[in-house]
Amino acid sequence: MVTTLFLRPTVLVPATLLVVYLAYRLFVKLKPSKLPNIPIIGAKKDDWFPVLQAAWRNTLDFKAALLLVDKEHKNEAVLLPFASNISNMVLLPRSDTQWVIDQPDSVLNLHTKVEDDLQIDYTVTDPHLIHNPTHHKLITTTLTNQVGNLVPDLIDEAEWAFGEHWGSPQEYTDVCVYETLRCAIGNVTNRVFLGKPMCRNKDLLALAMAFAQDIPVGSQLLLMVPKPLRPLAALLITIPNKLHTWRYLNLIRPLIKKRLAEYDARQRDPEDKSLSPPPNDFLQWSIDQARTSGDPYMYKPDTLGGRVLLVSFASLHTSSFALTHAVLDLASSKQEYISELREEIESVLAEHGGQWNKRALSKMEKLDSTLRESQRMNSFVTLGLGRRVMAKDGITAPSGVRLPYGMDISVPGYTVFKDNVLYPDADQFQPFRFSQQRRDLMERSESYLKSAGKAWATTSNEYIAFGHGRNACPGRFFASSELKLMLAHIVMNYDFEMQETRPKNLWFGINRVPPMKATIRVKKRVAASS
Ligand code: HEM
Repeated sequence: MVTTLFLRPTVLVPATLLVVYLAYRLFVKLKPSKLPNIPIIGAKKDDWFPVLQAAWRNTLDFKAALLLVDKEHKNEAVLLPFASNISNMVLLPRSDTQWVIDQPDSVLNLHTKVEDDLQIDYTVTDPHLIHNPTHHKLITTTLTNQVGNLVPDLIDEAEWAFGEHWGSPQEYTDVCVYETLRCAIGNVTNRVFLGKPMCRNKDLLALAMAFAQDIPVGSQLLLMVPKPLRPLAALLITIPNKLHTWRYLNLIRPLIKKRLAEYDARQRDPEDKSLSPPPNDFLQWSIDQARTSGDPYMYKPDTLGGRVLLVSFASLHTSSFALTHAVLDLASSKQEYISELREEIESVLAEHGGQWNKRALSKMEKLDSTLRESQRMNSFVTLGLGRRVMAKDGITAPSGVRLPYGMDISVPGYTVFKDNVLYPDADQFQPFRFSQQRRDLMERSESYLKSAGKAWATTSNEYIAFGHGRNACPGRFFASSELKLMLAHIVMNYDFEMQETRPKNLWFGINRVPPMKATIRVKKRVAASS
């Protein structure tokens, strides 16, 4: 009976694959001699396969693994195996953080690791876009410099988006925080990426979000397949990626072709009054960049569209998570915090003639501090500064561990954010923790630069929610302005029914995400002034 059951193809095929996979992981991929001789987190004394069993335990409860490291191995490097990186992952002590960011790419490399972790060559339809990431330059230069000029568009879109997704309820009404905010983020972010009306196209937003999920899901599955079989497995596993990319490109191709034609017409005759001025958005900057490069690949509509899709991948989930966390934190904090935020927003706006602009935003330090504190409490960066060792002969970290070529390293994120010495009462959400520190610094006549070190977008060894060093998130200055404007809009236009407890975050392996089904009760604020 049991034998017959095992001979059924539906059982036999997955069972054989599992055995092959385990054998591969154990005998081919796990080369114990390669691993440094350091503690294996999650392994137990009598384990037959300590690394594999540790990976299993750590994946089931990654938070416990991180807390254990913090308690028992704070000052030493450890092996931290987990599902998608069983044999290759050294967690360095936090004292090595500065050393990590100081290393050149030829020694510790972020991109090699990310491209492998995300299996870019399979999960992104045109991997060349990643190997030649010209969009990074646009994010760090044009997008960041244009934030001030984009403020009116961001405000306008936030007003439209909340009208659409939260409406104007007169009585307290349930809203699913993540679901509604990810739609609003999709609208507001795409206003800057593709302009109006495309930013309100529901299909486009759904496809961009779906693609952003396809990459991590597809890569996790592919990483479980032995390398030689991946090209074959990818044909099946990445069908959703291809489908969503194809549909996304179909949707925006007409817009891109129109923009290219207008660009060329303007170049031919800059005086032509019949042409409208060029839009100020990411697509347009990409067209300028591509045409200036003179490289036909760069200005192919699908290259341009593919870049916007990739930037959406980097921005939509991260921003939706951050805003969801902030709203959940505020709604389960104290009414007086919300009142203080409103007072700050009203008084700064009054100083600026009632106009939202970049200077006004930068003066709203409590608003900025609320987002920084919320990310401290909830950042998805549980492990930070992931890099791959590229030094051919390996390298020794200051903590003493010898890291061979090809090894992956990280530094602690979660436990640093939760450190009571760095952040007193670290388990408490204190929205004005950082604005108070800024004020204290200014009162002690410290330089403005030092006080700005506590601004949300400023990274440090103790604050790596956006990474740190030269590879830190290039979109963080835009993200911080966008999310501040959106949070301000929420606070000024809606009342929350305060919640007793903050719904708990979820852990999926190493990933910490907001509770996506959590709801709060909101109603339209009477006499809102923004
Ligand atoms: C609150 C929102 C955001 C958070 C928390 C966030 C966080 C991060 C983190 C932790 C990294 C990895 C850095 C490292 O490993 O050292 C990263 C990379 C990146 N982020 Fe963001 N990000 C956010 C928004 C954005 C936005 C809005 C954009 C684009 C407009 C963006 C574009 C990127 C890109 C392109 C990278 C890859 C950089 C590289 O490969 O060198 N991010 N982000």
